Amino acid sequence: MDALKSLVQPLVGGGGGSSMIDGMKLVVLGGTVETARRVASSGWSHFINSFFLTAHFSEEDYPYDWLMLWLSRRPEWQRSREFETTTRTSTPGFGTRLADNSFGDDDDENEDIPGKVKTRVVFQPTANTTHTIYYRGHWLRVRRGRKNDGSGSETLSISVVARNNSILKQLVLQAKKEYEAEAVHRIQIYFADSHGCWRWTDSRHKRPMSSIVLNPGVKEMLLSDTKDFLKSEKWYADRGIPFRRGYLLHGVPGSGKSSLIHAIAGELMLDIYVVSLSSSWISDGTLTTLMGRVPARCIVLLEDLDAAFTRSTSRDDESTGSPDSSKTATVSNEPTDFHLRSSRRHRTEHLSDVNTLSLSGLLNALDGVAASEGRILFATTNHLERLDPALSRPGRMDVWVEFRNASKWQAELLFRNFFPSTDDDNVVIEGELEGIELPTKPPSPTTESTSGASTLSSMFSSFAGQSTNASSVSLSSCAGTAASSSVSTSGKAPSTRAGDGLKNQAYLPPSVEEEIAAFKHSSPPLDGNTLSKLAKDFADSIPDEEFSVAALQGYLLKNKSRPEDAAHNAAAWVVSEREMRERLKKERELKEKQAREKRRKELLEKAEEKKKAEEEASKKALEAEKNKTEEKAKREAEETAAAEAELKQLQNEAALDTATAENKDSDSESDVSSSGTSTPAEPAATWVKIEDSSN
Ligand SMILES: Nc1ncnc2c1ncn2[C@@H]1O[C@H](COP(=O)(O)OP(=O)(O)OP(=O)(O)O)[C@@H](O)[C@H]1O
Repeated sequence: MDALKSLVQPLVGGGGGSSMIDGMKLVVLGGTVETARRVASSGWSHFINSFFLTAHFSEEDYPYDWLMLWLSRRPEWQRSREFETTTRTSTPGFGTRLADNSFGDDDDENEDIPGKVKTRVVFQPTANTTHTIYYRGHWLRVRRGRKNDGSGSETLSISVVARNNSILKQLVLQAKKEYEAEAVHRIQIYFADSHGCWRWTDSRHKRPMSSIVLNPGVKEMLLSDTKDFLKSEKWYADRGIPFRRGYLLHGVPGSGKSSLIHAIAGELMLDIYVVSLSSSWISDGTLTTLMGRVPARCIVLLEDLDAAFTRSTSRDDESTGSPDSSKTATVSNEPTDFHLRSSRRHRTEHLSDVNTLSLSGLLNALDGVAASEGRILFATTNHLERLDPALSRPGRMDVWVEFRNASKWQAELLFRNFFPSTDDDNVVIEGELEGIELPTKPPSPTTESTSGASTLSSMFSSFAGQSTNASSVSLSSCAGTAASSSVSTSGKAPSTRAGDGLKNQAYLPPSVEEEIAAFKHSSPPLDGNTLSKLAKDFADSIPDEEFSVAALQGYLLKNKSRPEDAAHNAAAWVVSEREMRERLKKERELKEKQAREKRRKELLEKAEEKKKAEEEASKKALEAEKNKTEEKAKREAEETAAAEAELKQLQNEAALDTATAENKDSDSESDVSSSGTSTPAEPAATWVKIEDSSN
């Protein structure tokens, strides 16, 4: 303490100085320290800037995802003392890949429940903290931050002391490699958002091409065409052709358009960028921005192409996207090998006014100067007839493929793919009622009659708890009936419970009911011949091109564990589906009729009201006119009366004047007569002519 005093003493002066001087000395001291701190800080920044190489990675770009995955696996990152937690899967890494620094309730006894979604919590260092990570002989300074441009999107800055940026390149490449190794079995799906940005939405398992059932050659053609395109960049460049290719998949709903795109993306290891053209926010500008922002190699999927064409204010009549029949015929003559025209009838449904995308905007976005190259464009539509021919020209949609309802051939193949065969490797049978031996005989009357008591008994035993004793063993052994043989006590959870119940109960449980026994999630594998026969029976019952593959798939799913039933009941299913369709059609027609009738009535009422209003208005107008005329006539009559009165008055005055003059004359006559001259009298007033203007 004394030592400190002796140090400060000379600075603040001895005890004899005035307090003002002491204060000033303190200010100078503080200022010096602060200046020194600032100089040191700016010197450090200068040092960093001149010796450190810094790379910035934005959340919107791929390397950010690669590096976040890489970082999540670094112990230094995981050991961060300032962190935040998240359960959101906002980037492709989270949820599927950032397992290394995530945690959950791993001891959860319900963990084995199939389909249970496990919520994982991910630790990640807070934004604006700097971490030092050692990588290949270099110390990296890593900092997570946010952009100041108002978007709030995250950035990652990595600084390193190095002569050149090769270490950063190595880092990015390694992160990419690790990321892709993880992604090899999955495809990433990005959706367009209203700000014109792509947002990662989902990561899906690849779909095997073999699971898509299409007419022979279609899948193979599309796959080889896309593959060929991807390796032809130079070919396109040499010929000055824009390096883009478009595929239009059109046809009935549920025929496999989306599934095929998914499978192709998996085969080509490309991510899918989806734009729904019916989104309310879509506009020419947003679409152009989006198209300019897709990466070089990817699949862009424009869903429901026909839905883009709405009667929005920005579009003229000619660009409604609904070509007339003559235009459609022209399109059908396009020389595309796979272009098969749809003969579907033209529907006159009205499209809704939801967005302001124009046809020219869409065309520009697809192949305008701002459109990116190298991408594969897939567009799907259920209403080919609604598309404008401009969309179909080669260069925009080079290959057209029509998807129809399932043929018999497809139905058979679908059946064969659906059920496991003993010829297949790795047949997995899921969801058996494990441990329960299913009854071979129908339940005995005794068992049935006791089923109520047995249930009660079972409830009682579970309520009263378990008490195993010798009598329970003798009970189960003495009940040598079909019912007792229906339950095996050697199985897992369900059977153990049944067995425990059995030990304490006086009554045996009923045998498993047939319906319950039949409820399985998969069927045992069928031998090749049986499967072929059943598949043929199934296909025989399915009419050609009447049902979509999705509908057949739905039927097979209902019979997932019963291939025989699936095959033999298919004809009945077809009948019931037809009946249902017919019923739905009738209901729809009835509804439409009612709606039309309602509309007709509304229109009639409106017309009636309008007519009434018009009559009322004309009546009012007539009355107003009449009033006006009457008023005018009245006014004119008043004016006439006033004029007449005035005239009368003038006449009177004139008469008066004449009389006065005569008097004077007579006076002067006497004078004149005395002189011998005479002067005639002047008229006293002018006559006013009044016309009736109403005539
Ligand atoms: N050809 C097919 N091969 C295999 N599965 C199919 C096929 N067609 C449809 N499916 C199945 O039917 C369901 C719907 O298929 P998908 O979404 O691909 O049809 P879509 O033609 O894109 O329908 P939409 O036009 O309504 O979007 C999926 O579960 C898919 O597995």
